[in-house]
Amino acid sequence: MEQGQGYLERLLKWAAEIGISDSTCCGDSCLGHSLDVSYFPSAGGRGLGAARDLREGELLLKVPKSVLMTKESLLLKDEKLSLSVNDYAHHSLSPTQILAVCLLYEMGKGKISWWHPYLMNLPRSYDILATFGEFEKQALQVDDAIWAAEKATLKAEYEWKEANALMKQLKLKPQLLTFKAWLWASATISSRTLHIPWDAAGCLCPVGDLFNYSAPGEEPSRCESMEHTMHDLVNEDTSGMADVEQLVSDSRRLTDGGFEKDVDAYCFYAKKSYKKGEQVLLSYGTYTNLELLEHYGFLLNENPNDKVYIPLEPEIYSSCSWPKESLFIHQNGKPSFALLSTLRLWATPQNQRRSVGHLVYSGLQLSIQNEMFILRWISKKCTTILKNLSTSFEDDSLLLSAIDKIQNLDAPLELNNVSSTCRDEICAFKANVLQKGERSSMESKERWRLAVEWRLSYKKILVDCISYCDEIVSSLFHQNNSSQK
Ligand SMILES: C[S@@+](CC[C@H](N)C(=O)[O-])C[C@H]1O[C@@H](n2cnc3c(N)ncnc32)[C@H](O)[C@@H]1O
Repeated sequence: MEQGQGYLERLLKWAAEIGISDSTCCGDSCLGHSLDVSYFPSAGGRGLGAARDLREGELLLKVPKSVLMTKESLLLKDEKLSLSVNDYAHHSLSPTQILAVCLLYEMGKGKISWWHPYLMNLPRSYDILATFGEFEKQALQVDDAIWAAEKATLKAEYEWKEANALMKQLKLKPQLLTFKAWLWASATISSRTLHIPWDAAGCLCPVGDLFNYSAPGEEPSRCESMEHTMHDLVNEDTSGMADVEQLVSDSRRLTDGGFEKDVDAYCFYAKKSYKKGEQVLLSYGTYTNLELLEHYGFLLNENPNDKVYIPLEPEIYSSCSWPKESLFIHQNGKPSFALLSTLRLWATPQNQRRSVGHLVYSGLQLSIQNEMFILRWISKKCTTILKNLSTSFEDDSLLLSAIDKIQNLDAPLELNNVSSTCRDEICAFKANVLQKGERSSMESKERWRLAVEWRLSYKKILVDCISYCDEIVSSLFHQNNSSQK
């Protein structure tokens, strides 16, 4: 921890020297005016907190283009790397593969790398799906998720093999040539790069990559909080007028971060107002929990963008023209607009579908009977999916608390309360990692935990959907009965 603190201090000192700043006025420290590095145990660990009260839309951090780590900036500083990478034989490698090779090459330089203070602060390991072993993949339970994990590992393996010739030409140290090292480099790129217009691989952004994530859609409406801030400022005194103008211009900004050509820097803005000490979050994009796991190695307890796809019969898909991706259940358990419309039409006799098409596409119910039929159908479908999984939602909740209590594998395991299937899973985990060292067994534990957490969030959506459908069916039933009396 102390060593980590030392690395962090070096990073911040170096960052100030190379022009990274969270302040528009000059100073010799990179952070402290708007942001501080802090630890947020329940939302991403190390991250950036507000060093003072921050206003929505305010500029928080500026990172000059010259210090962004990209293929271009790495090649500029190293002739050998530049010659090898520009060799036409490697042109089939993707921009991400090239950046991964460059990153490993830079790591191999150790202390003499210009980026050393930055590289020393990168995580030592990651939990993205591609790093999941067989045990952790199976713990996801749901076929689509297991398949996504298998595909991620296969893709990483394929890309590693393709990049091997270039890595050998660069004479990387043996430990940097391994698949493990490749996974580390690709996970660094996947979970930390930011979009830039001139390189599809994106850039690694010192200090800017310390922002943790919050899902878009979580912040209060921009207009609502703008109104409050404007009201506060105008009521302060007339010196607030300049701030008001600034605020109006800030409010036009739609993103919380991006490369700005006119200042030749990556700029980060507050996407909402923060109180001093609160964690300042960035929205990397709109992701489901499985996608967060795949690209970033974490997931959110309450992810407004999470969704569950339920398998539908071919004739259901063909009864409507909605794209397949739009037929899902929302994180709150409600079926999507397109799923409801599709089922309403499918449940209508074929010869009447044409006449009700306009009602269906406007999202209207067709009749109480039609609505009760499709909601019962969804509820039954969700129940069947849940029954076919080897553990229940309740089992997984208890298993998750049991996993949290595993400190080391020699201590007696907490097997009370958990179901016999989960007990078997705990024993299988122990058997699976017993061969590995203590460090990797704790890494496996974290990945296993993420897999269980993911399947739990998946099941919660189905459980909530069943309650939602059953509640509406019951109210429609009463409505129907009272209208017949
Ligand atoms: C760009 S980095 C953010 C800084 C990172 N916490 C660090 O210490 O370097 C992205 C990584 O932070 C973690 N992370 C970000 N937001 C998170 C959140 N809301 N919950 C859990 N982990 C999060 C994930 O490991 C993710 O891959």
